[in-house]
Amino acid sequence: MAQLILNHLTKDFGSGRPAVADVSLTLRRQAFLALLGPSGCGKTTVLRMIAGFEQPTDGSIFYGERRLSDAERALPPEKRNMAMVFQSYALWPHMTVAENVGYPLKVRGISGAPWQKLVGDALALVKLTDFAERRPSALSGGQRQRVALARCLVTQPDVVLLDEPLANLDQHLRKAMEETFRAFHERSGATMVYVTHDQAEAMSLATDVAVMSEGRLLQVAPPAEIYARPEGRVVGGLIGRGSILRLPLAETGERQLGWPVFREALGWRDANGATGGPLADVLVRPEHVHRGTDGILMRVMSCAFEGERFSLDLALGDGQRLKAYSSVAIAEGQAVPFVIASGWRL
Ligand SMILES: Nc1ncnc2c1ncn2[C@@H]1O[C@H](COP(=O)(O)OP(=O)(O)OP(=O)(O)O)[C@@H](O)[C@H]1O
Repeated sequence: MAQLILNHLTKDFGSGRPAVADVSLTLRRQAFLALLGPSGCGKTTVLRMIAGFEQPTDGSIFYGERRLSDAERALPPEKRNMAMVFQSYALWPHMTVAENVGYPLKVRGISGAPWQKLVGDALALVKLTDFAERRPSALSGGQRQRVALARCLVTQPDVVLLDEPLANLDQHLRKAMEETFRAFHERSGATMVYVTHDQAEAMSLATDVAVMSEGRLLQVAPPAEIYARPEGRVVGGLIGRGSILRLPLAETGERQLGWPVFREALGWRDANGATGGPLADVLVRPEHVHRGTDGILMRVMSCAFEGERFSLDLALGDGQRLKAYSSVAIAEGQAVPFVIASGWRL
Protein backbone atom coordinates (compact mmCIF):
# COMPACT_ATOMS: atom_id res chain seq x y z
CA MET A 1 0.00 0.00 0.00
CA ALA A 2 1.30 3.41 -0.95
CA GLN A 3 0.85 6.75 0.73
CA LEU A 4 -1.84 9.20 -0.26
CA ILE A 5 -0.36 12.67 -0.59
CA LEU A 6 -2.20 15.99 -0.88
CA ASN A 7 0.13 18.67 -2.07
CA HIS A 8 -0.95 22.34 -1.72
CA LEU A 9 -4.42 21.25 -2.78
CA THR A 10 -6.75 24.10 -3.69
CA LYS A 11 -10.25 24.26 -5.12
CA ASP A 12 -11.83 27.53 -6.10
CA PHE A 13 -15.41 27.33 -7.41
CA GLY A 14 -15.18 31.02 -8.34
CA SER A 15 -17.29 32.25 -5.46
CA GLY A 16 -14.65 34.66 -4.14
CA ARG A 17 -13.19 32.41 -1.46
CA PRO A 18 -11.64 29.04 -2.25
CA ALA A 19 -13.58 26.05 -0.84
CA VAL A 20 -10.23 24.37 -0.17
CA ALA A 21 -7.10 26.45 0.24
CA ASP A 22 -3.54 25.12 0.15
CA VAL A 23 -4.14 21.83 1.99
CA SER A 24 -1.00 19.69 2.30
CA LEU A 25 -1.17 16.33 3.98
CA THR A 26 0.69 13.03 3.75
CA LEU A 27 -1.36 10.16 5.07
CA ARG A 28 0.68 7.39 6.57
CA ARG A 29 0.17 3.92 5.13
CA GLN A 30 -3.09 2.33 6.22
CA ALA A 31 -4.14 5.52 7.94
CA PHE A 32 -7.72 6.03 9.05
CA LEU A 33 -7.98 9.77 8.71
CA ALA A 34 -10.98 11.65 10.04
CA LEU A 35 -11.57 14.99 8.36
CA LEU A 36 -13.34 17.13 10.91
CA GLY A 37 -14.67 20.66 10.78
CA PRO A 38 -17.76 22.85 10.77
CA SER A 39 -20.29 22.76 7.95
CA GLY A 40 -18.96 24.29 4.73
CA CYS A 41 -15.27 24.12 5.72
CA GLY A 42 -14.35 22.11 2.62
CA LYS A 43 -14.25 18.50 3.89
CA THR A 44 -16.44 17.01 1.16
CA THR A 45 -14.61 18.96 -1.51
CA VAL A 46 -11.30 17.43 -0.36
CA LEU A 47 -12.89 13.98 -0.47
CA ARG A 48 -14.34 14.54 -3.93
CA MET A 49 -10.97 15.70 -5.23
CA ILE A 50 -9.33 12.52 -3.85
CA ALA A 51 -12.06 10.43 -5.49
CA GLY A 52 -11.69 12.27 -8.79
CA PHE A 53 -15.17 13.83 -8.90
CA GLU A 54 -13.65 17.31 -8.69
CA GLN A 55 -10.43 18.57 -10.22
CA PRO A 56 -8.17 20.84 -8.15
CA THR A 57 -7.64 24.39 -9.36
CA ASP A 58 -4.15 24.25 -7.88
CA GLY A 59 -1.90 21.70 -6.20
CA SER A 60 -1.83 17.96 -6.77
CA ILE A 61 -2.79 14.54 -5.39
CA PHE A 62 -0.46 11.54 -5.47
CA TYR A 63 -0.94 7.91 -4.52
CA GLY A 64 2.65 6.82 -3.99
CA GLU A 65 4.55 7.77 -7.17
CA ARG A 66 1.35 8.02 -9.17
CA ARG A 67 -0.01 11.49 -9.86
CA LEU A 68 -3.80 11.27 -9.63
CA SER A 69 -4.66 14.88 -10.39
CA ASP A 70 -3.54 18.44 -10.65
CA ALA A 71 -4.95 21.55 -12.31
CA GLU A 72 -4.09 20.26 -15.80
CA ARG A 73 -4.90 16.56 -15.68
CA ALA A 74 -7.04 14.21 -13.64
CA LEU A 75 -7.26 10.45 -13.65
CA PRO A 76 -10.97 9.48 -13.90
CA PRO A 77 -12.53 8.06 -10.70
CA GLU A 78 -12.80 4.51 -12.08
CA LYS A 79 -9.02 4.38 -12.69
CA ARG A 80 -8.06 5.22 -9.08
CA ASN A 81 -8.94 1.96 -7.31
CA MET A 82 -10.83 3.92 -4.70
CA ALA A 83 -14.33 3.46 -3.35
CA MET A 84 -16.66 6.00 -1.81
CA VAL A 85 -19.46 5.43 0.70
CA PHE A 86 -22.09 8.13 0.90
CA GLN A 87 -24.47 9.22 3.64
CA SER A 88 -27.40 8.24 1.42
CA TYR A 89 -26.14 4.64 0.76
CA ALA A 90 -27.08 4.92 -2.95
CA LEU A 91 -28.27 1.30 -3.31
CA TRP A 92 -30.19 0.00 -6.32
CA PRO A 93 -33.74 -0.70 -5.10
CA HIS A 94 -34.53 -3.35 -7.76
CA MET A 95 -31.46 -5.48 -6.95
CA THR A 96 -31.01 -7.90 -4.07
CA VAL A 97 -28.37 -7.27 -1.42
CA ALA A 98 -25.98 -9.70 -3.13
CA GLU A 99 -26.56 -8.07 -6.54
CA ASN A 100 -25.93 -4.63 -5.09
CA VAL A 101 -22.71 -5.78 -3.46
CA GLY A 102 -21.58 -7.61 -6.59
CA TYR A 103 -22.42 -4.81 -9.02
CA PRO A 104 -18.89 -3.30 -9.16
CA LEU A 105 -17.54 -6.79 -9.94
CA LYS A 106 -20.01 -7.21 -12.78
CA VAL A 107 -18.91 -3.88 -14.23
CA ARG A 108 -15.34 -5.26 -14.17
CA GLY A 109 -16.39 -8.42 -15.98
CA ILE A 110 -16.21 -10.79 -12.99
CA SER A 111 -18.96 -13.43 -12.83
CA GLY A 112 -19.66 -17.04 -11.83
CA ALA A 113 -17.77 -18.67 -8.96
CA PRO A 114 -15.27 -15.80 -8.40
CA TRP A 115 -18.23 -13.40 -8.18
CA GLN A 116 -19.98 -15.68 -5.63
CA LYS A 117 -16.83 -15.99 -3.54
CA LEU A 118 -16.02 -12.27 -3.42
CA VAL A 119 -19.63 -11.26 -2.69
CA GLY A 120 -19.90 -13.97 -0.02
CA ASP A 121 -16.71 -12.75 1.69
CA ALA A 122 -17.82 -9.13 1.61
CA LEU A 123 -21.24 -9.98 3.05
CA ALA A 124 -19.65 -12.10 5.78
CA LEU A 125 -17.39 -9.23 6.81
CA VAL A 126 -20.36 -6.93 7.40
CA LYS A 127 -22.41 -9.79 8.90
CA LEU A 128 -25.09 -9.80 6.22
CA THR A 129 -24.73 -13.35 4.86
CA ASP A 130 -28.31 -14.21 5.76
CA PHE A 131 -29.67 -11.14 4.00
CA ALA A 132 -28.15 -11.81 0.56
CA GLU A 133 -31.47 -12.30 -1.22
CA ARG A 134 -33.37 -9.40 0.35
CA ARG A 135 -34.04 -6.10 -1.35
CA PRO A 136 -32.75 -2.86 0.26
CA SER A 137 -36.34 -1.79 1.08
CA ALA A 138 -36.57 -4.74 3.50
CA LEU A 139 -33.50 -3.64 5.50
CA SER A 140 -32.93 -1.26 8.40
CA GLY A 141 -30.81 1.89 7.95
CA GLY A 142 -27.79 0.25 9.56
CA GLN A 143 -28.12 -2.84 7.38
CA ARG A 144 -28.35 -0.68 4.26
CA GLN A 145 -25.20 1.14 5.27
CA ARG A 146 -23.47 -2.22 5.74
CA VAL A 147 -24.53 -3.23 2.21
CA ALA A 148 -23.00 0.01 0.92
CA LEU A 149 -19.80 -0.78 2.83
CA ALA A 150 -19.70 -4.36 1.48
CA ARG A 151 -20.21 -3.06 -2.04
CA CYS A 152 -17.29 -0.72 -1.54
CA LEU A 153 -14.91 -3.34 -0.14
CA VAL A 154 -15.75 -6.06 -2.66
CA THR A 155 -13.36 -4.48 -5.18
CA GLN A 156 -10.53 -4.36 -2.62
CA PRO A 157 -9.83 -0.66 -3.05
CA ASP A 158 -6.56 0.98 -1.99
CA VAL A 159 -8.42 3.97 -0.60
CA VAL A 160 -11.92 4.11 0.91
CA LEU A 161 -13.61 7.48 1.14
CA LEU A 162 -16.53 7.88 3.52
CA ASP A 163 -18.71 10.98 3.54
CA GLU A 164 -20.58 11.16 6.86
CA PRO A 165 -21.61 7.51 6.47
CA LEU A 166 -23.31 7.32 9.86
CA ALA A 167 -25.18 10.63 9.78
CA ASN A 168 -28.56 8.98 9.15
CA LEU A 169 -28.29 6.36 11.88
CA ASP A 170 -29.36 6.50 15.51
CA GLN A 171 -26.83 6.56 18.32
CA HIS A 172 -26.99 2.83 19.03
CA LEU A 173 -26.50 1.83 15.41
CA ARG A 174 -23.67 4.31 15.02
CA LYS A 175 -21.73 2.55 17.75
CA ALA A 176 -22.28 -0.85 16.11
CA MET A 177 -21.26 0.54 12.71
CA GLU A 178 -18.12 2.10 14.17
CA GLU A 179 -17.08 -1.45 15.09
CA THR A 180 -17.77 -2.59 11.52
CA PHE A 181 -15.61 0.22 10.11
CA ARG A 182 -12.80 -0.61 12.50
CA ALA A 183 -12.92 -4.30 11.58
CA PHE A 184 -13.02 -3.43 7.90
CA HIS A 185 -10.02 -1.15 8.26
CA GLU A 186 -8.00 -3.82 10.10
CA ARG A 187 -8.90 -6.56 7.65
CA SER A 188 -8.49 -4.62 4.41
CA GLY A 189 -5.45 -2.50 5.23
CA ALA A 190 -6.96 0.20 3.00
CA THR A 191 -6.28 3.87 3.61
CA MET A 192 -9.52 5.38 4.85
CA VAL A 193 -10.60 9.01 4.77
CA TYR A 194 -13.69 9.68 6.80
CA VAL A 195 -15.56 12.99 6.69
CA THR A 196 -17.56 13.85 9.76
CA HIS A 197 -18.58 16.78 11.90
CA ASP A 198 -18.97 14.52 14.92
CA GLN A 199 -15.76 14.84 16.88
CA ALA A 200 -16.52 11.94 19.22
CA GLU A 201 -16.89 9.65 16.20
CA ALA A 202 -13.67 10.97 14.71
CA MET A 203 -11.77 10.44 17.96
CA SER A 204 -12.96 6.89 18.49
CA LEU A 205 -12.38 5.66 14.93
CA ALA A 206 -9.42 7.43 13.44
CA THR A 207 -5.68 6.90 13.62
CA ASP A 208 -5.31 10.59 12.68
CA VAL A 209 -7.64 13.57 12.93
CA ALA A 210 -7.39 16.52 10.54
CA VAL A 211 -9.29 19.66 11.49
CA MET A 212 -10.34 22.08 8.76
CA SER A 213 -11.85 25.53 8.96
CA GLU A 214 -12.76 27.87 6.07
CA GLY A 215 -10.98 25.71 3.51
CA ARG A 216 -7.73 25.50 5.48
CA LEU A 217 -6.14 22.64 7.34
CA LEU A 218 -5.51 23.75 10.91
CA GLN A 219 -3.99 20.67 12.53
CA VAL A 220 -3.39 16.98 11.88
CA ALA A 221 -2.52 14.65 14.73
CA PRO A 222 -3.49 11.33 16.34
CA PRO A 223 -6.69 11.65 18.43
CA ALA A 224 -4.99 11.64 21.85
CA GLU A 225 -2.48 14.25 20.70
CA ILE A 226 -5.05 16.63 19.23
CA TYR A 227 -7.17 16.22 22.38
CA ALA A 228 -4.29 17.02 24.71
CA ARG A 229 -2.55 19.67 22.60
CA PRO A 230 -4.96 21.42 20.24
CA GLU A 231 -3.60 24.39 18.29
CA GLY A 232 -5.72 27.53 18.49
CA ARG A 233 -9.29 28.40 19.40
CA VAL A 234 -11.03 26.62 16.51
CA VAL A 235 -9.40 23.24 17.12
CA GLY A 236 -9.68 23.68 20.90
CA GLY A 237 -13.37 24.46 20.58
CA LEU A 238 -14.11 21.55 18.24
CA ILE A 239 -12.34 18.74 20.05
CA GLY A 240 -13.85 17.53 23.32
CA ARG A 241 -16.27 19.37 25.55
CA GLY A 242 -13.92 21.97 26.94
CA SER A 243 -14.41 25.63 27.83
CA ILE A 244 -12.15 28.35 26.51
CA LEU A 245 -11.31 31.02 29.11
CA ARG A 246 -9.62 34.35 28.45
CA LEU A 247 -7.20 34.92 31.27
CA PRO A 248 -4.42 37.41 32.03
CA LEU A 249 -1.27 35.32 31.77
CA ALA A 250 2.41 36.15 31.60
CA GLU A 251 4.23 34.94 28.43
CA THR A 252 6.25 32.08 29.90
CA GLY A 253 6.22 29.75 26.89
CA GLU A 254 4.55 27.17 29.14
CA ARG A 255 1.38 25.74 27.58
CA GLN A 256 0.34 23.10 30.09
CA LEU A 257 -0.98 25.09 33.06
CA GLY A 258 -1.63 23.93 36.60
CA TRP A 259 -3.74 25.19 39.49
CA PRO A 260 -1.18 27.74 40.84
CA VAL A 261 -1.30 29.57 37.49
CA PHE A 262 -5.11 29.51 37.41
CA ARG A 263 -5.38 30.62 41.04
CA GLU A 264 -3.19 33.63 40.33
CA ALA A 265 -4.90 34.51 37.05
CA LEU A 266 -8.42 34.15 38.46
CA GLY A 267 -7.50 35.90 41.73
CA TRP A 268 -6.00 38.75 39.78
CA ARG A 269 -9.18 39.15 37.79
CA ASP A 270 -11.37 39.10 40.90
CA ALA A 271 -9.30 41.81 42.54
CA ASN A 272 -8.82 43.99 39.48
CA GLY A 273 -12.00 43.65 37.46
CA ALA A 274 -12.33 42.28 33.98
CA THR A 275 -9.79 44.35 32.06
CA GLY A 276 -6.01 44.74 31.83
CA GLY A 277 -3.08 42.36 31.39
CA PRO A 278 -2.16 40.37 28.26
CA LEU A 279 -5.10 38.01 27.81
CA ALA A 280 -4.58 34.46 26.59
CA ASP A 281 -7.01 31.73 25.50
CA VAL A 282 -6.89 28.69 27.75
CA LEU A 283 -8.75 25.44 27.16
CA VAL A 284 -10.08 23.75 30.29
CA ARG A 285 -11.60 20.27 30.13
CA PRO A 286 -14.55 19.58 32.45
CA GLU A 287 -12.77 16.55 33.91
CA HIS A 288 -10.04 18.87 35.22
CA VAL A 289 -12.40 21.06 37.26
CA HIS A 290 -12.98 19.76 40.78
CA ARG A 291 -14.63 20.93 43.96
CA GLY A 292 -11.97 21.87 46.51
CA THR A 293 -11.86 23.92 49.71
CA ASP A 294 -8.78 25.83 48.47
CA GLY A 295 -10.57 26.64 45.19
CA ILE A 296 -12.02 29.86 43.84
CA LEU A 297 -15.70 30.57 44.31
CA MET A 298 -17.81 29.92 41.23
CA ARG A 299 -21.57 30.12 40.90
CA VAL A 300 -23.42 26.98 39.77
CA MET A 301 -25.69 28.24 36.97
CA SER A 302 -27.07 24.82 36.09
CA CYS A 303 -26.66 21.24 37.20
CA ALA A 304 -27.95 18.61 34.76
CA PHE A 305 -28.19 14.89 35.40
CA GLU A 306 -26.47 12.94 32.61
CA GLY A 307 -26.86 9.40 33.89
CA GLU A 308 -23.41 8.54 35.15
CA ARG A 309 -22.75 12.06 36.50
CA PHE A 310 -23.96 15.64 36.75
CA SER A 311 -22.85 18.25 34.26
CA LEU A 312 -22.30 21.72 35.73
CA ASP A 313 -22.31 25.13 34.11
CA LEU A 314 -20.22 27.40 36.36
CA ALA A 315 -19.90 31.20 36.24
CA LEU A 316 -16.60 32.83 37.20
CA GLY A 317 -16.51 36.20 39.01
CA ASP A 318 -16.25 38.08 35.69
CA GLY A 319 -19.10 36.15 34.05
CA GLN A 320 -17.03 33.69 31.99
CA ARG A 321 -18.48 30.17 31.90
CA LEU A 322 -16.81 26.90 32.72
CA LYS A 323 -18.06 23.31 32.34
CA ALA A 324 -17.43 20.76 35.07
CA TYR A 325 -18.64 17.35 36.21
CA SER A 326 -19.81 16.28 39.62
CA SER A 327 -20.76 12.91 41.12
CA VAL A 328 -23.40 14.59 43.29
CA ALA A 329 -26.05 17.20 42.56
CA ILE A 330 -25.22 20.81 43.54
CA ALA A 331 -28.00 23.34 44.08
CA GLU A 332 -28.26 25.90 41.28
CA GLY A 333 -27.40 29.45 42.33
CA GLN A 334 -24.97 28.29 45.02
CA ALA A 335 -21.38 29.66 45.06
CA VAL A 336 -18.95 26.78 45.55
CA PRO A 337 -15.11 26.69 45.53
CA PHE A 338 -13.65 24.90 42.50
CA VAL A 339 -10.07 24.08 41.52
CA ILE A 340 -8.90 24.02 37.90
CA ALA A 341 -6.31 21.25 38.08
CA SER A 342 -5.05 21.66 34.54
CA GLY A 343 -5.52 23.59 31.31
CA TRP A 344 -3.91 24.08 27.91
CA ARG A 345 -2.87 27.44 26.55
CA LEU A 346 -4.17 27.63 22.97
N1 LIG B 1 -20.03 22.57 -6.88
C1 LIG B 1 -19.88 23.66 -6.13
N2 LIG B 1 -19.98 24.89 -6.64
C2 LIG B 1 -19.80 26.00 -5.91
N3 LIG B 1 -19.51 25.99 -4.58
C3 LIG B 1 -19.38 24.79 -4.00
C4 LIG B 1 -19.57 23.56 -4.72
N4 LIG B 1 -19.37 22.54 -3.85
C5 LIG B 1 -19.09 23.09 -2.66
N5 LIG B 1 -19.10 24.44 -2.73
C6 LIG B 1 -18.81 25.38 -1.63
O1 LIG B 1 -17.56 25.05 -1.09
C7 LIG B 1 -17.56 25.20 0.32
C8 LIG B 1 -17.13 23.89 0.97
O2 LIG B 1 -18.14 22.91 0.77
P1 LIG B 1 -18.00 21.42 1.27
O3 LIG B 1 -19.22 20.68 0.82
O4 LIG B 1 -16.69 20.89 0.86
O5 LIG B 1 -18.02 21.61 2.85
P2 LIG B 1 -18.20 20.55 4.02
O6 LIG B 1 -17.17 20.88 5.01
O7 LIG B 1 -18.17 19.17 3.46
O8 LIG B 1 -19.63 20.89 4.58
P3 LIG B 1 -20.78 19.95 5.20
O9 LIG B 1 -20.24 19.44 6.50
O10 LIG B 1 -21.92 20.91 5.37
O11 LIG B 1 -21.05 18.88 4.20
C9 LIG B 1 -18.95 25.64 0.71
O12 LIG B 1 -18.94 27.05 0.87
C10 LIG B 1 -19.80 25.24 -0.48
O13 LIG B 1 -20.89 26.08 -0.63
